[in-house]
Amino acid sequence: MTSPDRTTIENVLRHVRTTDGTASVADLGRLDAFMLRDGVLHVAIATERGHAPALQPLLPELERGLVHAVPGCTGASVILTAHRATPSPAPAPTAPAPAGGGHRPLNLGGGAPKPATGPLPPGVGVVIAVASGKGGVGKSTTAVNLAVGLGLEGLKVGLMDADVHGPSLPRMMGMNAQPEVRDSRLIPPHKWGISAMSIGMLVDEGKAMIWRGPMVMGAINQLLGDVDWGALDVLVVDMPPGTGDAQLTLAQKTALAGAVIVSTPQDIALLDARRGIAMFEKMNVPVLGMVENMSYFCCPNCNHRTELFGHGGARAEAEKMGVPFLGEVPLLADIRASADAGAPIVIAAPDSAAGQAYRALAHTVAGALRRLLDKKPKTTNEK
Ligand SMILES: Nc1ncnc2c1ncn2[C@@H]1O[C@H](COP(=O)(O)OP(=O)(O)OP(=O)(O)O)[C@@H](O)[C@H]1O
Repeated sequence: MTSPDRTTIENVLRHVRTTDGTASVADLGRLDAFMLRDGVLHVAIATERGHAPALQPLLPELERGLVHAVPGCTGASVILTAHRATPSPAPAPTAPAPAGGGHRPLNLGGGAPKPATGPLPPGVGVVIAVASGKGGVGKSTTAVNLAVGLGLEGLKVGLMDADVHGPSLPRMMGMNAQPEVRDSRLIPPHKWGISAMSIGMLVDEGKAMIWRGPMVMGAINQLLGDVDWGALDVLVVDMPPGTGDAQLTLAQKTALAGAVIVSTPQDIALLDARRGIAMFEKMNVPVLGMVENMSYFCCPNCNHRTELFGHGGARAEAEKMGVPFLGEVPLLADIRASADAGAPIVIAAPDSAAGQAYRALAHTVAGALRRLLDKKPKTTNEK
């Protein structure tokens, strides 16, 4: 991998100008981060929110200019990371003083949660994270089905895909449309009863996978600051897998009211899940509980249950760590097929074993959220 020359890139930024010629990209923004991998130059440009509408139409010309000017570059992908000048402070959920040490599961039996840090996006009641210590355990699948399931429970739900390295939300939700821009803010598209936003709606799913730290954080900042979520009861954040810097920063920057940890039953995944729980505990984010995904295989022909990975590990681990166990989801080809087809299983087959497992999860979490939001259950989805 060659490192492109910063000056060359900045020169291109100076040469591409608005149609009236009054300003160049360099006048309106600043080169934030870049990397060249497999011939594709990924560039993040930091700008003020007010300049984003003028910059956005210049990106195709800028990308062509970069391909032309940067040696070894056969394609370019530029994103704008527009930051809000003054983050809007919002009241964090009220909570009692933490009692003693150990984990602080969100009080599923009632009572108030621990306060979360960081500002809440305007209009959003609470933010919860779906996280896993390790990739590939079904975190995104759980986040999508939980979010849509919470919508079916009558809550107003937003889903933010912060898994910027592998944004799978557009595929799993069957969303191809780019978000609308209104007053320099991104309006999240609506599907299956919820609003959803992913970096995968702004760039190709494959392109974001190789971003480095600053670009990842730029993208996450944009998702947090520049999306107009409107009035939501809950924003579900699909966290990037793991317990590294991106996860820590994200958890610190967002007023997280709780986290759902997804794990498979294998020892290795549980070890990582434990790390995930410890990370949230360190940041005083209450752990809502743990979900065991791919818990057992249920033969679609004879309904025979096979416990491929020694089912039950997550429940035992949750008990050991003093966090609630939120349920188990079977390993089923239909879950993958429905995700690939863009219709979450809670919608595609709500009464299947998998659909019921996710609906039960959503019901439990909705109960906890309602207590947080101090709301009575609604009889209909009011979206
Ligand atoms: N219970 C399940 N049964 C069958 N397939 C599943 C199940 N859960 C997830 N999958 C499939 O496993 C794959 C990985 O799932 P998913 O993308 O949700 O994992 P992830 O933990 O978010 O991964 P990453 O962190 O790498 O983004 C997907 O193809 C998904 O459809």
